[in-house]
Amino acid sequence: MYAVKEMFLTLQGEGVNAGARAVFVRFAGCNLWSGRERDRASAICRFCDTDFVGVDGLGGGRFVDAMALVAAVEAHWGQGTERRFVVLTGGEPMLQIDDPIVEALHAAGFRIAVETNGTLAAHPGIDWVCVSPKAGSTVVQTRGDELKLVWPQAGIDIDELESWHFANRLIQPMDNAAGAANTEAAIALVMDRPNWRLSLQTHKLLGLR
Ligand SMILES: C[S@@+](CC[C@H](N)C(=O)[O-])C[C@H]1O[C@@H](n2cnc3c(N)ncnc32)[C@H](O)[C@@H]1O
Ligand SMILES: Nc1nc2[nH]cc(C(=O)O)c2c(=O)[nH]1
Ligand code: SF4
Ligand SMILES: [Mg+2]
Repeated sequence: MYAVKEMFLTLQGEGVNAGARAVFVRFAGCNLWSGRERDRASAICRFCDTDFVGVDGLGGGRFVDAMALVAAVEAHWGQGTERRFVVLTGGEPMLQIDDPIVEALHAAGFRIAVETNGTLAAHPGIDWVCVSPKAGSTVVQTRGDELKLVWPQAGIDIDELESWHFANRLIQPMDNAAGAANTEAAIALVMDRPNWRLSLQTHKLLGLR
């Protein structure tokens, strides 16, 4: 049984794959925050922009097995088997991703990306691993395709992150009341460190989901 908050077809808004057509599966639940506002100030991750509590969102629900989940992903993709692309996110998707999900998505022809906080090992079958580290957590997934650091975050050692093994390093401005200043700080960091690139949440700029 898998608990999914919502499922939707959109464009990947963030990171190296920004602009790609993708089905998003937002798994319910996270290990760094309960998702309840009253717990936010005491959570490990306090800046989350996402509601991942429950299974009541559009396209969400409880899926009895991987076949049921993948049937829903295929229905959201619609016609065509070319360039099938699914982004597994949450919440923390690695709490629920298992062999049957990865095998069934691959059998249906999907390239699989994951958005994870890196505190749990990513499933080895995933095709694109994006890790977004959170200050105060212990990251075990220190390699992958994309390291996406939300900025600014007190308590992050950028030099340490640069010793990890990622093909791409991205800085993403934190979306909060200080959004404009955060974008300035992110730009300044990239100007200072050319081995990082700017990632904008383009879906928010475009009004997409
Ligand atoms: C909601 S998280 C879900 C996946 C996973 N739990 C994680 O943190 O990577 C999806 C992405 O949004 C980023 N994110 C969350 N809140 C944000 C915010 N306020 N501003 C910018 N990015 C944010 C996360 O760092 C992560 O890269
Ligand atoms: N369009 C779109 N792109 C995204 N990239 C990462 C997202 C996420 O919440 O994990 C996200 C999202 O929620 N929407
Ligand atoms: S780890 Fe990801 S889903 Fe969990 S609270 Fe932080 S940003 Fe949100
Ligand atoms: Mg999001």
